Amino acid sequence: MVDARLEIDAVSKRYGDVVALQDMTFDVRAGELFGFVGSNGAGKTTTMRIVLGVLAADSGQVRWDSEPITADTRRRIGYMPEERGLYPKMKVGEQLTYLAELHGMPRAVARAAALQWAEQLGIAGRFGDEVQKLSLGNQQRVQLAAALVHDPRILVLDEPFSGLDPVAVDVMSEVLRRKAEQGIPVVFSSHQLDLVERLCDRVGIVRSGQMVACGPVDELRDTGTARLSVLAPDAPAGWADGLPGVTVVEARRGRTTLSLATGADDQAVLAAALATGPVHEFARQRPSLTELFRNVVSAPTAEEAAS
Ligand SMILES: Nc1ncnc2c1ncn2[C@@H]1O[C@H](COP(=O)(O)OP(=O)(O)OP(=O)(O)O)[C@@H](O)[C@H]1O
Repeated sequence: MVDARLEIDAVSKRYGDVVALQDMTFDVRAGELFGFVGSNGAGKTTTMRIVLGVLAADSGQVRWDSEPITADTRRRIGYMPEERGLYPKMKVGEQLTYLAELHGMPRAVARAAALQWAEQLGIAGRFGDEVQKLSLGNQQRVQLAAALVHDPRILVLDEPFSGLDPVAVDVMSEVLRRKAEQGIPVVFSSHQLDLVERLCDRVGIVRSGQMVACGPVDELRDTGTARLSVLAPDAPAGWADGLPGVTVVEARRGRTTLSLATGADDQAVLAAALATGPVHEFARQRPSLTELFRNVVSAPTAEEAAS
């Protein structure tokens, strides 16, 4: 079993005047699924291209198994590029076999691997068809098979789930989960945050070329602003006004949603609610990854806050 981390350490990259990455730092541990999320243009694709070596960093380092990544280790990465890179006129089976051979597999082994992945991804029936004759979702399955066919030690996937139907999402999720269980670091970018929340061991949220939040989804959700939902049917309007650190977000039909500043006393809220009559529900709600993401990407940057 492989046990090696992929480390992205203080990687910076500019395109002319545009700062695409500024000290981007995170690691993807062996055996984990890491979700890489951020707004359009935040720097995800640039980071992945640098990991793969198709783009050079201005500074910083990418390491695998504690060693700077080399051309040789890069050959062991399974990569799914955002701009998809299949030959449209080549047949699915020929294409997958060819890609596996490029990575050094003998032809018979390459063909067996191509067939095995086509079967696992539900495209074996299209093995003899030209890629361009497949639907976009099925082309995407071929693209994933292309990333996997040479038995990679690291998986780096740029938006592998975009445009897939729910069944294909399940197939792809299962494959990625199984790869992670084999001890492979798996990192993928996605804008489908509910999927990332469900699937990933850890997530990293990127903003303007920097990692601004990183950790297990559950831990990140605990760091967000806490909310309370209180169902107190007899409570008059304004019952929670003036409670220290408490802001009313919404009040409708006896249910009040409150946001609590760090350190605010939820038991004081409960006491205030009980003072109005019966309390049928009193629940702490944690933000979803989507809410967390919105907060993180719309919060002022350290520089903006200081000015
Ligand atoms: N070849 C390029 N030349 C100039 N600027 C570029 C180039 N590629 C990317 N950029 C810029 O670098 C920044 C990061 O882009 P990148 O594609 O890495 O973001 P992303 O997070 O992958 O975005 P998306 O979610 O839209 O795919 C953006 O400001 C983008 O405009």
